[in-house]
Parts: sequence; structure tokens; C-alpha cells
Amino acid sequence: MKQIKESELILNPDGSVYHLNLKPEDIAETIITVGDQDRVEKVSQHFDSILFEAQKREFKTHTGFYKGKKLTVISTGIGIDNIDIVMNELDALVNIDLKTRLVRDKLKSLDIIRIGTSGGIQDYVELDKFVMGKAGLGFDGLIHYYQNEITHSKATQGLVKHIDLFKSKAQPYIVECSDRLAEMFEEEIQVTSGITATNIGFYGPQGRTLRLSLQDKDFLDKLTTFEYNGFKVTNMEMETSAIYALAKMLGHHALSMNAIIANRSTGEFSKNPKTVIDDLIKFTLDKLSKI
Ligand SMILES: O=P(O)(O)O[C@H]1O[C@H](CO)[C@@H](O)[C@H]1O
Ligand SMILES: O=c1cc[nH]c(=O)[nH]1
Repeated sequence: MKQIKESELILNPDGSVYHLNLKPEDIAETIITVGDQDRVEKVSQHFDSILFEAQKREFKTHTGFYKGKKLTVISTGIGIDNIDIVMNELDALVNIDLKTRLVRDKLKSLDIIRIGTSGGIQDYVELDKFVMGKAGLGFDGLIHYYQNEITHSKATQGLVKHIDLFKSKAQPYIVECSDRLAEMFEEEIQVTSGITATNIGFYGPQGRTLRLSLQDKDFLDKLTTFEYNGFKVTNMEMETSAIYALAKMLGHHALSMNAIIANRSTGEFSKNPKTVIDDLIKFTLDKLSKI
């Protein structure tokens, strides 16, 4: 087997992985990701005990126990570029022997659950509700840098036609969440399921205009009428598709839970975004404690 070079798998002087500043023993096998580094405490404040804390740049990590379940919560910061770092380095922690720099013979599979904020694009995706991303719809292009079998699906071709995608933009891709995790989180009363679209920006890429004009002003409208496997595109954010794609390629299980703080169809923003995210944190922790 080939040893991974120092320039590819970069380790800090203490042996931790380069950006996350973590060693294999610092993380649990169930990982919660959040965008905002201040959300890490909002999650870990519910833990019975915290065993480990670290931070480098926007990547803040707490590991502890919640109702007997060992959990790690880590902030990814905003965007797909950070997800590339977080997913690759988390995988390295469990599936590469950092001393020999060899991929382990027996690979581990992590459960990775994102708790994020998001904007609903359908009128029925109400403010302050939870949406589970049954699939991630990536407009971000990250996947094209890896060999994969996800990119060229019929559904993707259908989407490109449906929205009349401008040819200079990255080819979108669709990737499903972990069925096992989804089953645990599906709850008719509290959770809406749909496709979570992931964009490479908050403004133009999500069809928002302040002072600049959009290349395609009808993008959002067209997206609301697209369907895949009986699901509509319910919401937009900036990380899910890449988490799903990299999880699938690396052999992990991923699920994205979204707190809806904006409704792009009605033009409203939540009056109390903190409450809905706190409620989603409690809901998610409760579900994870039962795995
Ligand atoms: O609340 P988080 O997890 O950061 O997620 C959403 O909020 C950020 C944009 O405001 C993006 O990261 C988007 O995905
Ligand atoms: O509209 C929204 C709200 C939160 N996060 C996003 O990326 N978009």
C-alpha cells in the first residue's frame, strides 16, 4: 500500500490533522456538524459531560456524552470549501493510520448529522419548522474534482433541462441522505422532508438580489417545480450536498437537518431564529441518544 505524502496528509507537530487540530482519540463515531462556531456550545451545553475541546480557525470541536451517547460536535464554517476539509480530515482520523500514513485495512463508518439554518423555497415550508434533506442537490461543483458515480444521473440531466442551466455554471448533482439515519429522524408532526439545495453563495447563487442583477431571475421559480423521487426542492443552504456526496464516497452515513429561518417564497424572515435552532438541537440530540 502507498504511504500518503507529508504534503497531502498534513499533520501538526502534535500529530493532529492540519485544519481540525484533532487526533483520532478526540472524536466520537457520531458527529454533529454546525456551520456557526458559536453553535458548538449551544449543542454541547446539553451534554452531561465534555471530555475534549479544541479550536483552530472556524473549526471548533467539543466531544462529550449526551444521555450515555458519545458525540462530537464540530463547526464547519460557511460553505463547501470548508466541507471538503472537514469531511476529508474526519475520515483521515478514523480511516488512515496517522503514524504509518497508510489507509487502514478495516474502514470505519461515521454517522454525520448536520444541524443548520436554511431558507425555504416552497410556500408550504413554513418559517421556524424543521426540514430533513432526503437528498442534497449540489450546485457547488465540488464533486467534479473527485472520481465518482453520482454526477451523471438521469435526474441531473432532467434538472439541467428543467432550469435551463446556464452553461458556464457547474453541473449540478443529486445525492441521497443515509436511509438509516433518515428513518430515525422522520417524524410526521415535526419534520418536513424534501430536497435540500446547496449553493456556492448566499446571495446571487441563492437567487437573492441587493444591488446586482442575476443571470437567471427565474432560477428560484423553476427550482420550486422540479421533482426527484416524489420530492420537491424544499430549502436552500450552503453545505449539505457536499456532506452527502463525500460521505457516500468515503463510506459514512450523513443526514442534514435544517431549521427554516427564511421563506423565499413569501419573503419573510423568522422573528426568532435562535428559538428554532435551539429546538432543532434538542430534537436532534434526543434522536441521537436513541441510536
Ligand atoms: O447555519 P449554518 O449551519 O451556518 O448554515 C447556513 O447558514 C449560513 C449562511 O447564513 C450557511 O452556512 C448556510 O448553510
Ligand atoms: O436563506 C438562507 C437562510 C439560511 N442559510 C442560507 O444559506 N440561506
